[in-house]
Amino acid sequence: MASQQTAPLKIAIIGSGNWGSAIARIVGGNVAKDTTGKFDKTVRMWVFEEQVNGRKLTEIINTDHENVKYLPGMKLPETVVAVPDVVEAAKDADMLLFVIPHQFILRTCKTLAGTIKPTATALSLVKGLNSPEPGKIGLISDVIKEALGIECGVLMGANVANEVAAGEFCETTIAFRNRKGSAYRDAIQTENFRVSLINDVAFAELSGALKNIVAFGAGLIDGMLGEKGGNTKAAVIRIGIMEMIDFAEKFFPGGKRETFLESCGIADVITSSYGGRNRKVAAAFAANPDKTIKDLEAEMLNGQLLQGPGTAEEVNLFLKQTKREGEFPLFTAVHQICRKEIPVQALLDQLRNHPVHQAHVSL
Ligand SMILES: NC(=O)c1ccc[n+]([C@@H]2O[C@H](COP(=O)([O-])OP(=O)(O)OC[C@H]3O[C@@H](n4cnc5c(N)ncnc54)[C@H](O)[C@@H]3O)[C@@H](O)[C@H]2O)c1
Ligand SMILES: O=P(O)(O)OC[C@H](O)CO
Repeated sequence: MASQQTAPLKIAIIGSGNWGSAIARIVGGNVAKDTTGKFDKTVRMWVFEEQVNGRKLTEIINTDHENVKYLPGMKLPETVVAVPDVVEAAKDADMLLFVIPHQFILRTCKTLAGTIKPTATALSLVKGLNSPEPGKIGLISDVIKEALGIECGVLMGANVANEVAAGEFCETTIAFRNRKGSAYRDAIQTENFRVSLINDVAFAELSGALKNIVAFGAGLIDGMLGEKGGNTKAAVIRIGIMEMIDFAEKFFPGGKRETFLESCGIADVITSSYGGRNRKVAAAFAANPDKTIKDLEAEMLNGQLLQGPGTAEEVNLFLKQTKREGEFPLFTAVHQICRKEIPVQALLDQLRNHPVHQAHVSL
């Protein structure tokens, strides 16, 4: 019997910032090269419309094939079509890749609710958490799943967008609860962007979200100590990973500790703590205590948005409400420093007195 012909899968990318554009470059290139007929040859990308040099950003992308604001200097394949209306961008898609800053996810999902294909699935590339009310904390993939009534996996990894877009070798992690993840791997993997497929969605996503707090802490050390701070920064990274694991195991039980050994775990903490935007702005914040993070973000990132301070605040709200702040001194200190409630140097006190140093048996 002849095998059943299935229609090519349509892909939509919901977001077009630095990472959204880098991933569009990869996915657009893969569908252009696909000779199996698995994927439709057009990838629709939702662009939050704005004027750049007197022109609409969608028009620039569709004419010049470059997102000149968020990924300048990198061409996008002609398979990628910018669409200013999110409902229009998503309506026919079988595979939806969400890649917007986490603060916009709820309202975007509300707009999309009831408008997408019921058989569609989603992949969240969003690094952040959902904080619906004080005392509650949840996964962005669950927000998408519940708002749209579809399955949602995650892609998290050591993936600084500019390096990925430049084609430098890296790894990433896709976590999906069922085999649907393999279609996403086929759409995303290239010889220099290697995908590992796992099924631990919660811990993969928590890694991606919480590492932004740790990377911000690492940047504070850079700003305070500069080149003398290598060992101190390593301590922030190690203690930060311990808090990430502790947070995941206490509040999202059921995941696997080894997920933190995937690209989404330790590797992402490392690359973000050396080459990420959270690190960069945190270093400037520590060196310029008169400025606010919002000022520095605007001055240094040209419209790109930090996820670390917001995630630190959401996590802190949850920990405070549940009276667990003291169990996460690094997360708590980063939040208090962002809010200017304590000086940057107080981070060092938290490291000195951290419970991980008391946990060892005395000899
Ligand atoms: N940039 C990276 O290196 C990188 C890598 C991996 C994961 N991520 C994650 O991907 C997600 C998206 O980050 P990014 O780097 O693509 O974005 P970005 O910070 O580069 O850009 C900000 C984006 O937000 C859009 N925007 C502004 N106001 C908006 C609104 N009201 N509604 C919807 N969109 C609005 C802008 O148009 C722009 O596309 C984040 O969770 C981030 O942590 C980023
Ligand atoms: O630039 P950051 O700090 O938002 O981090 C970027 C990516 O998450 C790195 O994997």
